[in-house]
Amino acid sequence: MTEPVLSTHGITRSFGALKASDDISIDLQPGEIHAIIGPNGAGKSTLIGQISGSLTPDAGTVRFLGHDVTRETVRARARRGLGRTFQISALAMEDTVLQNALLGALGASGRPWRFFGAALRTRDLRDRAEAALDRVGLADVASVRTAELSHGQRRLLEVAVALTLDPKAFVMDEPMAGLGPEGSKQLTGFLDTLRAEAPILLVEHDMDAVFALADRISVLVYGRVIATGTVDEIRADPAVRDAYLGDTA
Ligand SMILES: Nc1ncnc2c1ncn2[C@@H]1O[C@H](COP(=O)(O)OP(=O)(O)OP(=O)(O)O)[C@@H](O)[C@H]1O
Repeated sequence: MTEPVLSTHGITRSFGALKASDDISIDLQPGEIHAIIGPNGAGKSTLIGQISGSLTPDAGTVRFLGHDVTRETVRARARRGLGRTFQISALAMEDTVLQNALLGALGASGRPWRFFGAALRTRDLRDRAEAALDRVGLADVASVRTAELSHGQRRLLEVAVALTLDPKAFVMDEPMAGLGPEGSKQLTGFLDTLRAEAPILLVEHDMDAVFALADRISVLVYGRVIATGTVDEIRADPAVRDAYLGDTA
């Protein structure tokens, strides 16, 4: 195997007596989509929090592009090229689509937020934001207020905001949530092409999307990884069927 882009080594995180992450070691290889699945409360968001920097592990390390980033802030990791999309939308609803993309580009540039007004007029930031909107198919609605977008379009805008970072890896928390079948299909198609540019750690409940996209799947149950493997291996794993997949496999 090549050097992973992103990896965790034995990360552990407790909330009181509950071990939400229990000695988790996973990695993300260049060009791959690695899906993390598991029942509600299994610890998926806790894991993502530690990888992206909003939570600090009690033990273990997180490495990104050859650096130990365990103690780095969310912004420091974002500036290294870790792109993240959220389970709950982090978009500014009253701002336009372009303004949201610009906020992402501005964050990536490391310039203070008070320069937001200036950013609207700064060519390189604007170009970066517009290019990201174009890639996800939202260029036509750039001047529309974000609150007026459909749910699916907002999900695409979140991906565009992450794209403005020129990411070296993505961490996505349930990007398919709330999308109808058409929206999921569209986003699945886009993520399929995105992996060649930056690998994706994908937390997702939509099993159709996971089975269509994942190169590897890790299954989390009670804070522990009980299995990692290809789609076929995971579907055939009796422990996984028992703990999570049931009849959907
Ligand atoms: N800040 C917190 N304080 C206390 N307990 C927490 C906190 N965050 C998470 N937990 C607990 O840790 C466990 C793992 O939660 P987490 O949100 O990571 O699971 P999840 O797999 O993402 O769930 P879901 O699929 O419902 O989003 C749960 O039992 C949850 O109640």
